[in-house]
Amino acid sequence: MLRWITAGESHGPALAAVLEGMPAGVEVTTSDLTAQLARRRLGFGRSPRMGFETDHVQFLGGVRHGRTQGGPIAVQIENAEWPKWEQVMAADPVDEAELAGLARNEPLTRPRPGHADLPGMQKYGFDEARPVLERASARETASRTALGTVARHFLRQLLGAEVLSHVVAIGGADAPEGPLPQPGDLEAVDESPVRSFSAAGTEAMVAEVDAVRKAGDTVGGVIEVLVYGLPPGLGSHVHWDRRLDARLAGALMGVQAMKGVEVGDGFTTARRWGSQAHDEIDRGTGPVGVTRRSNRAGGLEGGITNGEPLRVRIAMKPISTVPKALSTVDVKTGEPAVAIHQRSDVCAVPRAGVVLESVVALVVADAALEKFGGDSLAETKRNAQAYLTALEERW
Ligand SMILES: Cc1cc2nc3c(=O)[nH]c(=O)nc-3n(C[C@H](O)[C@H](O)[C@H](O)COP(=O)(O)O)c2cc1C
Ligand SMILES: C=C(O[C@@H]1CC(C(=O)O)=C[C@@H](OP(=O)(O)O)[C@H]1O)C(=O)O
Repeated sequence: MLRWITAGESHGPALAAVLEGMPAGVEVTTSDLTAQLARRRLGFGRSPRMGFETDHVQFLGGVRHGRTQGGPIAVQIENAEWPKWEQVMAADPVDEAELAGLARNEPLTRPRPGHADLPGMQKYGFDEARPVLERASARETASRTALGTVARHFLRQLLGAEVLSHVVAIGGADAPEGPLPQPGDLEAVDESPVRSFSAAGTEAMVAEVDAVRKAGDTVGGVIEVLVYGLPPGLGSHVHWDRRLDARLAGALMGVQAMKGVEVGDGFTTARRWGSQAHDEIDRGTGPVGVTRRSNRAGGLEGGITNGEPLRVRIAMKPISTVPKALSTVDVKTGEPAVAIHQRSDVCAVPRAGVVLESVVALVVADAALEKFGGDSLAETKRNAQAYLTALEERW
């Protein structure tokens, strides 16, 4: 079983994260993590912080000489601005008079609609939003991106599987229907300022973000994550919490601002007749002797991978820190007010794609380990190979 846990505040000294259950022998380096963290910082509409944040990442345990050791993998990602925030975020009691002089320590009493500010203050008994927003912030997604990189490498080395994503809509701008990006196309996707595989889509989405920014507004969108190279048999139909679709949806909805998950054609399937909704099976030359005429199911039937590419779409809501003032109530005075505004993304859809890829990699790696077991990559690989050979012989 793979488990992952993260800790740290957006403006604290560093983020920390632990991945437990990864077999020994997976090749992964600090620069692999750095590369994925750099992808996560890109994208048209990103916040000013993404321009100077360096995401200096370090393994604190679990990896030696470029290989996992079988123990928990611990990572730390430093906050580039820590000296500026040290007083505000100090773990130990500070001199109140000194702190009062720091502009950033003004109590944040005007909660933002759509952010965790108000329900977080109500639930945890805070008079201001700082302690809530520090942890609710999607800064945390850097941790999951780092851990997901280890999972991504595991899947590649175990099965030759590749995880990628592309943006299919930002606000009202959609990429026209077209061929899906293949593993070799990821660089081309990353070169698009909005991480869209479609040139027409890129143009429309860039114009949308521009218009939104000029209007002092924010915008969300839809991201598609794809995994190529998975065998049939990951996940299970036998129990709700073993279905891979359910596990993916839960983990993806666990990313800040994600409000919907579709597997395969998702909501469109609900409007089709059955004869147009499923993927008919033919005798063929695929890895297990069958092929599909389509992949409307997104590679999952009964919560089990069926050997077709895994395909999930995720809806991200517009950023809640809207520059154009949104109405709220000042919880200190009880009077109507305008919500807090501090530097923020206008559109984080392109960079969220990298986070979602990482989350999918973690969930699928967990399902692969459940299926094949093993304490070393070599053992897991032997087990996977024996299963695939048996499948080929049977089919
Ligand atoms: C990559 C990424 C970047 C984000 N950047 C911001 C941001 O700059 N400002 C903001 O208000 N929300 C941002 N969010 C969304 C908030 O973190 C999120 O809306 C908030 O934690 C409340 O959670 P909920 O939207 O899931 O209800 C971002 C989300 C992601 C995934
Ligand atoms: C820091 C990141 O994203 C942040 C997510 C975020 C939010 O409210 O979710 C608010 C902003 O934080 P800050 O006020 O520090 O600029 C974003 O920059 C990051 O992705 O690394």
